Amino acid sequence: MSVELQDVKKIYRGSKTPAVDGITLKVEKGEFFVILGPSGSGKTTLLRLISGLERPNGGKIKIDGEEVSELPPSKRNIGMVFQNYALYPHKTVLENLIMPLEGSLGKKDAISEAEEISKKLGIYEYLGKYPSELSGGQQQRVALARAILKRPKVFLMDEPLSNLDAPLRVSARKLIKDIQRENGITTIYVTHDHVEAMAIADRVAIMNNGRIIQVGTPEEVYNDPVDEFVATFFGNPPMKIISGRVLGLEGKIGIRAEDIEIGDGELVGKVTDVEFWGDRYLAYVNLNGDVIPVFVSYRPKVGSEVKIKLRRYKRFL
Ligand SMILES: Nc1ncnc2c1ncn2[C@@H]1O[C@H](COP(=O)(O)OP(=O)(O)OP(=O)(O)O)[C@@H](O)[C@H]1O
Repeated sequence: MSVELQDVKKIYRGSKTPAVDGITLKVEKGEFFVILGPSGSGKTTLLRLISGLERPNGGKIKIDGEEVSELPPSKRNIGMVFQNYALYPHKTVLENLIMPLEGSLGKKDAISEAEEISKKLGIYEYLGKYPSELSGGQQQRVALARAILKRPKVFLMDEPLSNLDAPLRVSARKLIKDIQRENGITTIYVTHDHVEAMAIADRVAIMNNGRIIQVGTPEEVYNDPVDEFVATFFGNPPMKIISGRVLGLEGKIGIRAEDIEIGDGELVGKVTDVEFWGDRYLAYVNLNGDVIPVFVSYRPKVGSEVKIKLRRYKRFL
């Protein structure tokens, strides 16, 4: 199912500034769409509006072409995983998982599906426990399993992996993506983690102050950010913005760490620090007072002078 927003607005009562400020957007059927933005940019509010947990002050929300703005959450065929897990506290993990399935599948099949997904998410051993006996990350995985088992037409996920540590985060996001792809579930996924966004998105929207600043594939947003905000928010490390004067240009230029070559070139800088990144090093080079991150294949000496060539840069006026 597609999800469409037309000039959607939300101003919370007592607030002067809108949390969501006139958003127009179409998420296509089967698409994995990521919303990325800093804290307070309106990401959660946007998801709550789509789910029906909040009512917009203006605009239209359509699911599969039909306006749903007046429909309650239960009528929207949406599966949600939010930061707070909303599990039933007096039911075991297994009972929490099979509840949405029992009606359609019967108990035996519901249990076997719940067991299968629990194994994939590493929560099989907790099936007999109560939510209060689990850690935050374990509860989060139960909530995720429950949402997956419901097989919704649309998935809304708000930082569903925020409580997981790094290796589990990577495997859980792969599982989400696999299930999403296999079942063609339209997914809108909120995160403030740009690495996660780049890894899983078909398209990504960058939000700030209740507005969408740019929408595109991860490659488009990475290679061609529309402004300095997007340039410095997306990428690892973020694009470095410096005065164009170093190249004799007006305005500012943005440089990515992989677009600089050390060892040759007209510009001279001084290495101020070096980080080991596993497959390469990230050197910080002071160029006329600006410290620029540069990827290099060897560990340059801190304090040494290096020649620099800019292979590519983005101009901002
Ligand atoms: N229930 C509420 N009542 C009043 N203001 C709210 C409410 N919920 C959110 N806000 C405000 O709306 C704005 C957007 O908040 P929202 O939670 O949507 O942002 P976010 O991008 O999801 O942030 P985070 O990444 O920190 O979760 C913020 O300024 C926030 O303070």
